[in-house]
Amino acid sequence: MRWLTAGESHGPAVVGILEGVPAGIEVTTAQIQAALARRRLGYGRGARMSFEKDAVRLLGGVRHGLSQGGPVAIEVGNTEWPKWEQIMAADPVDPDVVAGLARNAPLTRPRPGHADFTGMQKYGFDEARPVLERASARETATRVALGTVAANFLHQLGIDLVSHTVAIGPVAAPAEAPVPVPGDVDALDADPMRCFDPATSTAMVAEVDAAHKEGETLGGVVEVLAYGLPPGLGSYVHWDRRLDSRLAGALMGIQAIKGVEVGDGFTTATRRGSAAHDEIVRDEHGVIVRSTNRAGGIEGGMSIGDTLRVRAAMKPIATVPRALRTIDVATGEEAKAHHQRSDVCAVPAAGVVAEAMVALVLADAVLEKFGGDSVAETRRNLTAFVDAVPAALDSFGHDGATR
Ligand SMILES: Cc1cc2nc3c(=O)[nH]c(=O)nc-3n(C[C@H](O)[C@H](O)[C@H](O)COP(=O)(O)O)c2cc1C
Ligand SMILES: C=C(O[C@@H]1CC(C(=O)O)=C[C@@H](OP(=O)(O)O)[C@H]1O)C(=O)O
Repeated sequence: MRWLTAGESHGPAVVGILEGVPAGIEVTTAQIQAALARRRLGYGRGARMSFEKDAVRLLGGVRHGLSQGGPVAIEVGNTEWPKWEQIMAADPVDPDVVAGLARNAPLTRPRPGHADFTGMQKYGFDEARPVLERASARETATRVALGTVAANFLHQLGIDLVSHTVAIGPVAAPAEAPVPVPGDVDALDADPMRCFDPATSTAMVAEVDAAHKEGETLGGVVEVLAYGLPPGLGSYVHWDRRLDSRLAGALMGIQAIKGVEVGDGFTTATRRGSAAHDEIVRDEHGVIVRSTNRAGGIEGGMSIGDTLRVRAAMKPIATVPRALRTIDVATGEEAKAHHQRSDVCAVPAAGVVAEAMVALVLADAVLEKFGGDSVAETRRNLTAFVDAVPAALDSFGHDGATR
C-alpha cells in the first residue's frame, strides 16, 4: 500500500490517493466527512476551524460504498477558497490585482518553530507564503480521509483503533486512569479535550484558557490504541520492517510531533529489568497471556497479539500570539514574527491525525503479511494464519478481540 497527498492550506482543496487497497472496503463520503469533523474537535483551536468547512469528494476507487481495488482518490475542498482564489491561483494572475490584496502582504517575518525561514532558504523564496501553505497541518485533513479507508479495512478484520489525549502542557491524566476501548470513542469525541478522565479534562480546559489569556500556546501528548491485532505484523529481520519503527516514522511525520513512545517507552528506561517486561504466563483457563502490557503490544518489531499502545508528543503551537523574535528578511531588522489567528492548542485534533497514521501503517502491515485483493481474501488468509499457530504458542485474541 502506498499513499500521497497534495495541496496547499489556502488552495482550492487538499487531495490524497491511497493505492494498493483491496476491493470490498466499506466506505462512504459521509463517513469521511464525519472523520474530518472529528479532526476539527478540541478546545483551543482557532477561528479558522469554525468558519472553514471540509467538502469531501470521493473521486475514484469506490463504487456504491465499496472499494474496487483501484487507487482511492479523495478531495477535501476548502470552502474558503473564493477568498484566496487570486492569491493562490495556479495560473498566472495580474500582479497589480494581487499586490493590492491585504491578504497577500509578503510574509517577511518568518515564525520560529515553523518551516518558514529554512523553507525560504531551501526553495529560494523571499517570503514565507509558499512555504507555510504546504507545511501547514491543513494537509492532515487528507491523512484523516485516507486513514478512514484504512481504519474501515481494519475494522472489517476485527481491528479497532482508539485515540485520546493524555496530557496538555503540564496537565496529565493519572497513570492509573482507565484506558479507553473502542466502545468509548463517542464519549471521547464528546469531551472537549478528547480526554478519558473527566477531572483531567476539566483541568486541561482551564490550562488552555489560562494560556489563551496570556497570549501563550500549548502542546501535549496523545495516545493511540489498537485492539484485535494478530501477532506477527512487522518483523525483527530488518530495521525498516519493524512495526515500531514504521509507527514512529508515521507519527513523527505529523506536523509538530517531537517525540514518540511505544508502550511505557521512556518510563521503561527508568525501571529495572524485572519490572520492565511482560511475563508470559497462563491465565485461569490455561491460555497463554502476558501478565502486563508495558511493551505496548510490540516485541522484536512485531505485534504480539496484545493491545498496541503508542504515544506522540506535540510541541506548543509555534505561532505564539505573544510573538517571538525574528528578523524581517526584507529589511534585515529585528522584528516580531507574524502572528495572526492561530490555534492555542491542537492536541485533540493531533490525536485524530495520529489515529489515522496508525491505521495506515497497520493496514499496510496487514496487507504485507496476509495479502489479498479483496477484504474476504485478506480475512481468509489472516484467519488461516491465526488458526495455524500451534495451540502451545497461541496467545492471541484473549483481550476481547473477536473475529
Ligand atoms: C492538527 C494540527 C493543527 C496545527 N495548528 C497549528 C496552528 O494553528 N498554528 C501553528 O503555528 N502551528 C500549528 N500546527 C503545527 C505546525 O503545522 C508545525 O509546527 C509546523 O508546520 C512546523 O513543523 P514542525 O513543528 O514539525 O517542525 C498544527 C499541527 C497539527 C497537527
Ligand atoms: C487549517 C487547518 O489548520 C491550520 C494549521 C496551521 C499550521 O500552521 O499548521 C495553522 C492554522 O492555519 P492559519 O495559520 O491559516 O490560521 C490552522 O488553522 C486545519 O487543520 O484544517
